[in-house]
Amino acid sequence: MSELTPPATVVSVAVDAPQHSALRSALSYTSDRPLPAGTVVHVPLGKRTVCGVVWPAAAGDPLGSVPGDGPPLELRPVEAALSSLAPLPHEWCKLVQFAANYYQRSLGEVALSVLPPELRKLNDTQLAQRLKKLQKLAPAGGPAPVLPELTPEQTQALEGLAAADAGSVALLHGSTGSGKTEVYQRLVARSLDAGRQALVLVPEINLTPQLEARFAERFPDRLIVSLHSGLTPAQRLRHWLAAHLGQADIVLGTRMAVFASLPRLGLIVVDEEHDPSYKSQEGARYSARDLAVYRGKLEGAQVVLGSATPSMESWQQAERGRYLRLSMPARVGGGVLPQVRFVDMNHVPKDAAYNAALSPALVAALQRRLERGEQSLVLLNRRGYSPVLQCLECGWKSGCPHCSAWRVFHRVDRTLRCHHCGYTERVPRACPDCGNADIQPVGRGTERLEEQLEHALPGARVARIDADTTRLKGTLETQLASVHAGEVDVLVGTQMVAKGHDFRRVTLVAAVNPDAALFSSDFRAGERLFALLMQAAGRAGRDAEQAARSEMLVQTWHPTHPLYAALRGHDYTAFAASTLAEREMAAMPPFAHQALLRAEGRTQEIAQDWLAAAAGAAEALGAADAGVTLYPPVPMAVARVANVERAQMLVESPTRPGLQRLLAQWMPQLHALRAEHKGLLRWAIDVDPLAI
Ligand SMILES: Nc1ncnc2c1ncn2[C@@H]1O[C@H](COP(=O)(O)OP(=O)(O)OP(=O)(O)O)[C@@H](O)[C@H]1O
Ligand SMILES: [Zn+2]
Repeated sequence: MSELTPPATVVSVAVDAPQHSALRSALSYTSDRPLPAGTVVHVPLGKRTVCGVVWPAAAGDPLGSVPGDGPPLELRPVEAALSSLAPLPHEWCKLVQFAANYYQRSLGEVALSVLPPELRKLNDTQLAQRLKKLQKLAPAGGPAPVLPELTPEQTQALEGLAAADAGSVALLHGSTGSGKTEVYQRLVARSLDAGRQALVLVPEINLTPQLEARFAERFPDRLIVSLHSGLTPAQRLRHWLAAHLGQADIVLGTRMAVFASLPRLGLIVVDEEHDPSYKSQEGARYSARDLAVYRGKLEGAQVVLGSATPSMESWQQAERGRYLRLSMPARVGGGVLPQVRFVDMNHVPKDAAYNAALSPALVAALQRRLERGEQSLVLLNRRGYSPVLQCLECGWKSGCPHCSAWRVFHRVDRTLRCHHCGYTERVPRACPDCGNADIQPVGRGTERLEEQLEHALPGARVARIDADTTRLKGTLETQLASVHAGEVDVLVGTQMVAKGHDFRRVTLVAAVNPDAALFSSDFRAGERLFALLMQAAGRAGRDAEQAARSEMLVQTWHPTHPLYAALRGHDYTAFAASTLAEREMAAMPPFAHQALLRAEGRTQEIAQDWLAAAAGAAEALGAADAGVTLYPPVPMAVARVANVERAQMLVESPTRPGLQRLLAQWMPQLHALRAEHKGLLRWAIDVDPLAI
């Protein structure tokens, strides 16, 4: 019998192993039949069975170092293969490999974490059944779309894009309401006509339904699927499979979709490319925008990054001529951008009504909209009723017992909630320290603002949209629909309402208290604030008829700040020029490249000691000679979360390859170093961190 068994082949498999196992590359297994690279398999790992992907053999692969002719005895066999699934494309493997290397994570971790979780649970028979059901997926259907006549700017942008090479990157700098989506759709049409698939990325899951509707209307005969975290596991698998099998022509999704398996990818659009949500904040902390650029080159797909306020990184690439820049400064239909006015809070009487949250000028502006039957949008980037409760007698404050942060007062359910660890308690009747009954909210969040607006504008229909009001599935859609239907006069919300929505009746946008970001220790805070306010301004006057009456009102204590001067002129270019000049002077990104090493321990000392030891290891590797700077370890802005102390250390290099070389040598040492520091709970590296 045994003579008849064909000799087992050795396959390299990227396995789903936890990050702390320090396993960076693929492992070798045996298989009694050849398995093509990209096959999803189940393999033994220690005492468990885990999912894996058969990895293409590459130069320097550990496979090459297997001694002797036959496989060594200790190799274990692949347990099962999902043979009914077409193998993942070679380019997909390359993308994953790149991401794992660049973001310093294990190959298997990245490979498996970007596959639909449901896929890992199925055996081949179950999978075959799912695949059969896939045939039911069909285009939405509907009447043939009526295409609007392109504006001259749209025409020009599309001509520029048509002339660009495959794999090239274009930055579409288009004002809010300039019709970027129309440009995307024409590009998608071109890609589909060429027989290829299109991938369209959006930053926020709450923007996908709106976008899906617009694409379904434009492409009634094409199968469109979405990929984001709001799908059920079954839906996500179905959509992923449709993309993988080439059945879906268009994939719309959030950052995770950049890893979708697309056998004939021709176009990647990254809408609102500047948005921080493209950067993952857990696991492999990848930037979907940056991976999109890499993927475009890899697969010869055109990449279009669109924004009214591009990131400094992308703008800089355009300045250097690496990205093709296309501009659409005008609004469709001759609409103008709202006039920006500032309310100097230094001149608002302290005893003004409503606790000075709402200046008389703002209330008057809101009142005018009410009288004219127009809508207003009031922005405050802080949810809850008040960020802290305080005892007026003894000074007690509603701190979180587990974090170095205040607990936020939520009036709706009368709770104190920690936004860091989630610890929630009912609001105490009296001060827990001195028993005084007079405990007061200090400061304000959206809940309180909503209440204050209701007081200031009797009879107005005030609605609030933030992470608290939209927790239940479908509530955001309902809320947005009522805004679109004109059932709301004043919409209060966090940044959630500032982005992307095509509100037609809004003529006033107000920022209640945006100043804090002007003085943040994070050098990107100004860039983020400018983008947010430009986006918010872009929600007003989208209907050309009302555009002339549209305005944005900013309440500020610093009305002469240069950021606000650029905002007044809707002048992104000036803002970008001065910001880039400052960054260059200070040798900060995009003129330097950073990584952030984070450590968590029982105490700050443990966390910082480990970072110091890590710094020592980096110096021993010649960091200084390579021009790489290691800054001293510091506690994180919120140092303690859920009773864990957190510290970080910034690593900076004038060049990307210099940083990458150091990180690659450093990582194995960090895994080893962990064992010597007992109280260390976790550590992680964030390459190209966005928040510092
Ligand atoms: N060529 C056109 N003719 C007529 N209407 C158009 C044209 N192009 C776009 N529109 C309409 O103009 C409005 C604004 O377009 P769109 O939402 O694409 O702008 P945008 O550039 O994506 O703005 P934002 O950055 O604010 O999301 C939409 O209602 C869209 O249908
Ligand atoms: Zn907490």
